[in-house]
Amino acid sequence: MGKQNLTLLTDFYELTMMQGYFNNNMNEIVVFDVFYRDNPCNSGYAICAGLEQVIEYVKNLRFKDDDIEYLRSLKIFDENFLNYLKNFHFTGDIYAIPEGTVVFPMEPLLKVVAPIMEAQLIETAILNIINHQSLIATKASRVVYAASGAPVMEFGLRRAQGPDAGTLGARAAVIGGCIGTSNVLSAKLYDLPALGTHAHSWIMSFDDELTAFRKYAELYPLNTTLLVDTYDTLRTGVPNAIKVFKELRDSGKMPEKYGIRLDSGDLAYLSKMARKMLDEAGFTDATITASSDLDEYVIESLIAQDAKIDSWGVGTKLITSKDCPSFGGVYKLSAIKKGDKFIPRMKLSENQWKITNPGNKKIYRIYEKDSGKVKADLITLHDEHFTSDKPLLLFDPIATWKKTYLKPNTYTLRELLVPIFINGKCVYTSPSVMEIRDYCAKEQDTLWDECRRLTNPHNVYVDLSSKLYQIKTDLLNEYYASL
Ligand SMILES: Nc1ncnc2c1ncn2[C@@H]1O[C@H](COP(=O)(O)OP(=O)(O)OP(=O)(O)O)[C@@H](O)[C@H]1O
Ligand SMILES: O=P(O)(O)OC[C@H]1O[C@H](OP(=O)(O)OP(=O)(O)O)[C@H](O)[C@@H]1O
Ligand SMILES: O=C(O)c1cccnc1
Repeated sequence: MGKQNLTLLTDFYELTMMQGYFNNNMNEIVVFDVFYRDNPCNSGYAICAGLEQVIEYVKNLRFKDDDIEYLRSLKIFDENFLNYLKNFHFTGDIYAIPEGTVVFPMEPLLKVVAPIMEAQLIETAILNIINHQSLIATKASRVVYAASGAPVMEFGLRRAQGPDAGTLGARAAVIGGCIGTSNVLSAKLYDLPALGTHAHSWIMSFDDELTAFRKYAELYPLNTTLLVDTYDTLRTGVPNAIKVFKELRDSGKMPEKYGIRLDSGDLAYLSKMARKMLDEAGFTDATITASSDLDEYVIESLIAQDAKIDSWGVGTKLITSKDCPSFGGVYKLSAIKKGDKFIPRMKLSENQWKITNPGNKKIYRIYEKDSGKVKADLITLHDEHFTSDKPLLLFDPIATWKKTYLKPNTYTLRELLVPIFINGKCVYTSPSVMEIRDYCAKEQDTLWDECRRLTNPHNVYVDLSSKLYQIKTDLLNEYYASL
């Protein structure tokens, strides 16, 4: 979090490899791609997030004296290498897809073009940051999608895997669409709305529920949300809340925003009964907030049950992405620069999905001109140039007989990777998190509903240009011919 120096936040093997490159005088420019193979949470897409923290990390890359001392104490690093580390800083290029963009498997979310020692060191921290925030942003986008327009508040800090996951997770959750967070540090650091109601302890600290409600309403006249399930939701909680709302109405002190929160029991049944009671007492604009181990599936089910819930508080299952706790982003070497040429490199696997895409690449997003919806993504070599006034033949890179032909001017193109660092200098300014949130909502609107549904979504194609496909095929053929 913040601007701390995270230079040693790396795996030991990155440093031992770095020393190996150093001792062998290997410091050619290489290309590494960050990409993932499967969308998390059964989703049809992911939301990329964490770039701002990657930028801070790279800007602050410096081995301090005590870092060097520590590395010396491990008795594995030579003095020459330690001396080199003293002046180490990032001198390369980084390209990335802006935070909040909808992304798909196999495409580079971030590309490092840098001397191999630098590119190797930063693998672990970049993956750590991008994997975590992209996971939570994706989860949040699903929860917010399920809520169908009703606001979702992020309530997970107490059950997050530590302070960083709680704080950066809240940032990512807001990027994914939450309206704000109960996490005050995250709200301060990233300028997010700090939101909340009150706990059962507030009610239990008074002799009776009614007094607790009255005191809370006195204290917070602008937004009075009363937690009604401490003792008995329908027999005492809702009736006592209504009593307090009547007192406020009779004294002309009706809060602008007011309502109740349900935190246990059958939320469909309780919300319908509570709505009826509030409406009958004339409080038709009282809001009903629900929390209680919610996720996108429970919210979808509650809406299908016609639950009368206006606002959602979601904690544990969002901040931990409980049903899918990892994102799976990887960092793979894809090219080595020799002279002014990038020589493609490829990792082989028995599993065709695990064979990497070689070369220095870029990505075009293809939109249908009429609908503005995403048609497919096309990964190309970095020096290929496509324009939408030409016909475009897309083919599935695994099942190559599956083809789509796009007529000229029926589609539009957008390059996804933008420059972030050039020659070690940051050339990108991150938008505010709330701006990224707005952008992310628009991004999700470029997907058909079929790609957004929570289960068995339709997958968007990520294709390769003919040239890139040919390079990949040639490398495979060369390798098998050499066996
Ligand atoms: N009508 C409903 N349909 C589907 N799921 C629901 C419905 N109402 C509540 N749930 C979910 O069912 C689960 C209820 O869990 P559980 O019975 O452990 O908790 P609870 O009712 O909150 O009780 P307590 O907190 O008092 O132990 C929660 O995940 C909640 O979100
Ligand atoms: O259910 P989640 O999605 O994780 O949402 C956050 C939960 O945290 C609070 O409970 P907790 O029991 O910690 O405290 P409380 O006494 O304030 O209810 C809150 O009441 C929610 O139930
Ligand atoms: O403000 C709330 O209602 C809240 C905050 C954190 C966790 N659960 C609820």
